[in-house]
Parts: sequence; C-alpha cells; structure tokens
Amino acid sequence: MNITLDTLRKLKAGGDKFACLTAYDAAFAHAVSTAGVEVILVGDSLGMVLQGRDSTLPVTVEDMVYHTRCVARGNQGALIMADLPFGSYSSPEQTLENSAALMRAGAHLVKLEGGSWLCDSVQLLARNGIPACVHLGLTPQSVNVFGGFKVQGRNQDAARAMVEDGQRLDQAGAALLLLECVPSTLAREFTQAVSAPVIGIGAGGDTDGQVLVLHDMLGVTPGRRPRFVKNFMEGQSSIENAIKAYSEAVKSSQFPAEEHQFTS
Ligand SMILES: Nc1nc(=O)c2c([nH]1)NC[C@@H]1CN(c3ccc(C(=O)N[C@@H](CCC(=O)O)C(=O)O)cc3)CN21
Ligand SMILES: CC(C)C(=O)C(=O)O
Ligand SMILES: [Mg+2]
Repeated sequence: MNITLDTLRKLKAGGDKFACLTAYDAAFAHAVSTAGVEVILVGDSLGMVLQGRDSTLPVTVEDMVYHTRCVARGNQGALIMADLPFGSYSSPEQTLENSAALMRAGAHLVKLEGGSWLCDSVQLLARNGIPACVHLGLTPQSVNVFGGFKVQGRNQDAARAMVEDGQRLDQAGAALLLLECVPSTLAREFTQAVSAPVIGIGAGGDTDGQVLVLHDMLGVTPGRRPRFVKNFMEGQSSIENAIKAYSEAVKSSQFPAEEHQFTS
C-alpha cells in the first residue's frame, strides 16, 4: 500500500479522514507506516523534540536532510513530507534548491510555512516536480512575530485573510494545506473552501487529516502538553498499538474530541 497524493485526494472526496504523524528516524518511520498512518511528517519540531531547543528556528537544511534520509530508509509505503526549516525558503530560487535537497533525501513533498506570498514558490516547485504543502495559522517559525505559540485566526479579519490565502495557494497548485491552532469553525470553513486536502493540528475535527508530534502522543515529551495533544499510550501495551489507536481514532472521528479544540 504505497500512499500517494491521489490517495489523499480520493479520501477527501469520499469524506474519509487520514492520519499523519511525525517521525525523525528509521525505527519510528517503520512503526508509523506499518500502523496505517498515511503521511509521515519529518517535522522541524525535531529541533525541540530531539535537539532540546525552545523553538524550531535553529534547525538547518542539513539537519532536515539527515532525518529525511533516516525516515526514508525505515518507511513502508507512507507519503513522506519534509519541513523546509527557518530561513531556507526566502526566495523562489532558494526554495527550489533546498526543496530539491529534501527530495533527493527521500521526501515525496515539502512543507513550508506562510501565506499567499508563497504562491510563486509553490508554482515554481510544481513546475519542477516538487509537490508542496503550505502550513498556515500558528506557524512556529514565526513565534517571534506572534510573541508565543498562540492560537491564530480568532478575529474575523484574520480568519477571512486565512481562507483567502488558502484559496490563492490552492489555485497556485499547493498539493496539501495544513492548519495549526485555529478555531474549529474557521478550519471547517477553510477545508470546504479549497480543493486540496487539509491537515489539521489543534484545528478541530473537520479537516481532512490530522497530525500530531509522535513524541507528544506517546507521552514522552517533557513539560506541559498543548490542549490539542492526547496521550495514546494510555491503556496500550506497546508503541505499535498506541500508533494504531491514534490512526483508528482519527479515521473514526473519535479524535480530536471537544477538549482538544479551540474556539473563536
Ligand atoms: N513537541 C512538539 N509538539 C508540537 O505540537 C510542536 C512542537 N513540538 N514544536 C513546534 C510547534 C510548536 N507547537 C505548539 C507549542 C505550544 C502550543 C501551546 O501551548 N498552545 C496553547 C494555546 C495558547 C492560546 O490559547 O493561544 C495551548 O494551550 O495549547 C501550541 C503549539 C506545535 N509544534
Ligand atoms: C507540528 C507539525 C505540523 C510540524 O510542522 C512539525 O512537527 O514540525
Ligand atoms: Mg514544522
């Protein structure tokens, strides 16, 4: 079962949900891809989870290439999405060069954070055979602009701008869109307004897919956990079973529950 972007488009069209989890190495990539999770995200969250930094900003293209290679070796048929790290996509040319490095390392698509200003980059990537996911809402690489990891799109103007950005990026050929930490009502409107499949984290139950950081859902991330995280290790006897429980909870819309969502 090799998952492709077409698999995700068909799931969206049929109203079926799909699951995504981060993985940063071969062992977890194997576990995630054999548990029925469609998409593996090699997230720049590895800067916080693996490197112990307090933001994702110090992560380099070299770091992302290394972890993408590790994940590609363990993967059993999932779609591999790799994050472009902070400062690595400030022009279309730089975006193409760094995305090509991630694709050579084994990614099937790349993810970049931002809004409609990325349309030219998304188009250039598509013309060069690189599908792109654009991450909107709480974009952690802009934590210094937001002044913290705060819910986005809570006022009407910001919500409208986010939907319009999504539609422009959809038109520009974005393969996927990802919404982080936005009110569920906004995420529902956004998902219905675009043709590309939408993945959510802290965005409620009406996006087409869900993503969590693997270490968060296994309960091994130290410190306070964000509202949208559920510990799927609870009541499970193995990591493999916890990942299966997550995948099944997403597909049956049991996760996220009300308690994992934000309101406007
Ligand atoms: N381990 C880990 N998990 C993640 O989900 C994650 C990372 N790292 N690193 C990159 C970003 C940072 N993320 C975060 C981190 C904290 C909150 C958080 O504490 N949010 C508050 C909401 C605050 C508000 O109401 O505005 C919460 O209560 O969940 C959200 C996203 C998501 N990403
Ligand atoms: C939190 C997810 C969406 C991400 O971008 C990451 O893990 O880096
Ligand atoms: Mg990221």
